[in-house]
Amino acid sequence: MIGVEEALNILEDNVTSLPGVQVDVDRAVGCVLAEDTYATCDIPPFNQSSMDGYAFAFNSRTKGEAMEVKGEVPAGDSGSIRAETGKAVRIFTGARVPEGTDTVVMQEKTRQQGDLLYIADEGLQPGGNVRQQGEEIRQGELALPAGTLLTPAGIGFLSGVGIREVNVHPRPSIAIIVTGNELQKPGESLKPGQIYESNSSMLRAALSETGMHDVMVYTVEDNLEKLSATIHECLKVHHVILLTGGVSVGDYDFVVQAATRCGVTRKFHKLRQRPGKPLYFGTKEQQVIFGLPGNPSSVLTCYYEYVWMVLQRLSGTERKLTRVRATLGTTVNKKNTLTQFLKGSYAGGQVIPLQGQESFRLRSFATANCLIRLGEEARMYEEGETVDVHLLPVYR
Ligand SMILES: Nc1nc2c(c(=O)[nH]1)N[C@H]1C(S)=C(S)[C@@H](COP(=O)(O)OP(=O)(O)OC[C@H]3O[C@@H](n4cnc5c(N)ncnc54)[C@H](O)[C@@H]3O)O[C@H]1N2
Ligand code: MOO
Repeated sequence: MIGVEEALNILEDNVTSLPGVQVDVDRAVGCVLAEDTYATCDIPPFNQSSMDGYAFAFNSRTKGEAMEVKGEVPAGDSGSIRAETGKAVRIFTGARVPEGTDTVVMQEKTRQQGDLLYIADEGLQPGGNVRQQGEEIRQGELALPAGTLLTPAGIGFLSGVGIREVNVHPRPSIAIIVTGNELQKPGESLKPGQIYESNSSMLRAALSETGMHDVMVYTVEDNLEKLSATIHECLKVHHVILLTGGVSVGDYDFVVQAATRCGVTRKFHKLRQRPGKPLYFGTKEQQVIFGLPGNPSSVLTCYYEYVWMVLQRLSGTERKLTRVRATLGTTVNKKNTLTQFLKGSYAGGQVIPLQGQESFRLRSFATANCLIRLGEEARMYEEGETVDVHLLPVYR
């Protein structure tokens, strides 16, 4: 059995980002740029008014004297009129500032009488209220470098510089394979010995929370042939396979054997941790396979502590769960010599372990916002002691 840090290092050593693909910029939020992306035009593409008002040449104005207004440029107009010397042009926000003018006065700081304009704006400087062509970015200039996570602002920025398609690391295609003869679909009636299957809904929800929507769910009974066949098929189409259950030492636990049959190389199996001790991880070329120990709380803990980071790496980011140090709100008597992840409630620098930590339970997890990580050493963790806390990437 290996420790948690060693497992994390193995994951980092074995997972790299998926090669870039071209996608429509409208579908790229949350993706990471796989190549440097350059502006296709100057932004703004022309000298542009930032106010509704009047454009004029600053030096042609004599303070205190009225100017004649001649012509008008609304937004979208080619703005090709040329202002006559000493005259102002009516202009609107976003419009191209016409030739022969360099400054805009906002209309609230003027008074117009017929064709005559009186300006009362002491603070106005030459070039005032005019955005210069290329002030934001020049055509051909680097807009966003490879490795940038595309936020809504990033999408807007790239669209604004004329980009329709971007080269991004794709989000992986994921198979969830749930194993177990005891599993029944929620909504159907339970026969003796059956339980409701909850891992697939939970994993699908966790995946969609982090923008992973290319997900297929497969259900397989505890049968080596059938499980091998399903893994074999999944390896043809998915980058990632998440199996739940069947990874321990029981006579009906076939995950490790089936993965090996399918040519998957075992990288680790069993960690010094609770929950999720029998966690399995293997690879086949760039594909990754996790065998998540079937207990729902083990599944979700392993998902957040290991799978989440692997999905981020495949998608081109090095993101990990946010780690903070926090004061333990109650004493914990940790009796085993395994790293322990406790479902917790974190607020204002303090963390409280929730009631009901066993790995078959999800009730505490359902209201947790963090996992508390306690080291391998068996000892009392005292109230007031500082501990490591991993914040869950839940909706906030
Ligand atoms: N002799 C030993 N037995 C066990 C050990 C051990 O070291 N020696 N480890 C225990 C630990 S720790 C865990 S965790 C489990 C992991 O077992 P498996 O991965 O083989 O999972 P299963 O036995 O198939 O299921 C465990 C538990 O979870 C329930 N389950 C499974 N799939 C689902 C699902 N899709 N939805 C809801 N619940 C599910 C299943 O019914 C079992 O109750 O092994 C221990 N045993
Ligand atoms: O590791 Mo198991 O997850 O303790 O039940």
